[in-house]
Amino acid sequence: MNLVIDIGNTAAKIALFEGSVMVEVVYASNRSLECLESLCSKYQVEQAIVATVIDLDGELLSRFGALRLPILWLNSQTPLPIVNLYETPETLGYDRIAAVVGAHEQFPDKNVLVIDAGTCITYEFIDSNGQYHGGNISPGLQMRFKALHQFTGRLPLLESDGRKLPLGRDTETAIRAGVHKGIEYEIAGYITEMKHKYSELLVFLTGGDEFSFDTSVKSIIFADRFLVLKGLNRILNYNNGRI
Ligand SMILES: Nc1ncnc2c1ncn2[C@@H]1O[C@H](COP(=O)(O)OP(=O)(O)OP(=O)(O)O)[C@@H](O)[C@H]1O
Ligand SMILES: CC(C)(CO)[C@@H](O)C(=O)NCCC(=O)O
Ligand SMILES: [K+]
Repeated sequence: MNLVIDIGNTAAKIALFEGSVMVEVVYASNRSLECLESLCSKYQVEQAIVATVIDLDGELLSRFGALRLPILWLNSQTPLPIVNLYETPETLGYDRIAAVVGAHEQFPDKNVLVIDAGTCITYEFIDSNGQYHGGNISPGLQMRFKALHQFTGRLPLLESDGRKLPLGRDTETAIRAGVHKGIEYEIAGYITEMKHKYSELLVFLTGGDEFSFDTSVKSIIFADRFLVLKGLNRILNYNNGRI
């Protein structure tokens, strides 16, 4: 079995795969990965891949060592089943390239826009020849709420859930609608622009945050919460025998 770990800025996701089938997924703290050892004793793990976008402390690193598993630490040197055209592959987030690999595995001969709504929202483009062109990074849902509060004197920190109006009628609804509509228009804008350039465009939406869209946008979106984990598993299998 493959142990697949995606350590993000908000949470870590740990999954087990048999071949290309995900058999379990657990959310954990990105600092302590508390369930690491128990998952490894529950399953017969043969190899692992770890992708992190944060620095890990020595204690966590030694816990990985104690697992006594071959571990592929995803980095810019790792062979990938796609062509990476990013000008600075050494600074590219591993979750971003993994999401692209996950989407390309499912639709290898399509142009795909991959949207990952986590701590940040990322927009990635891979073409039907398997060439990853790059993409954009913008603030995520929680980050937008926090930024409005932190950088002003009068704006409260709001929850994403709550009263929703198309146009705010008080501070609370104004902030909530501003954040939600901002993200929805942003996503719809990317889709419209990219569809203009590539008429046969598929759109993948992944990450923990879900949004509501009008039906025309909704009809072309594939939602797959675990695209990053699936992409990491694909990268691990692609490198089978090399670790
Ligand atoms: N089973 C779950 N356990 C914990 N959080 C969950 C679960 N399902 C959904 N979530 C939601 O998903 C969010 C995490 O989303 P996701 O894993 O895509 O990105 P993130 O961890 O916020 O970002 P990053 O990967 O950049 O750290 C959490 O904020 C939480 O609201
Ligand atoms: C953009 C995030 C924070 C998204 O998780 C991550 O992919 C990251 O830290 N990226 C590094 C910068 C880059 O991708 O070019
Ligand atoms: K993410």
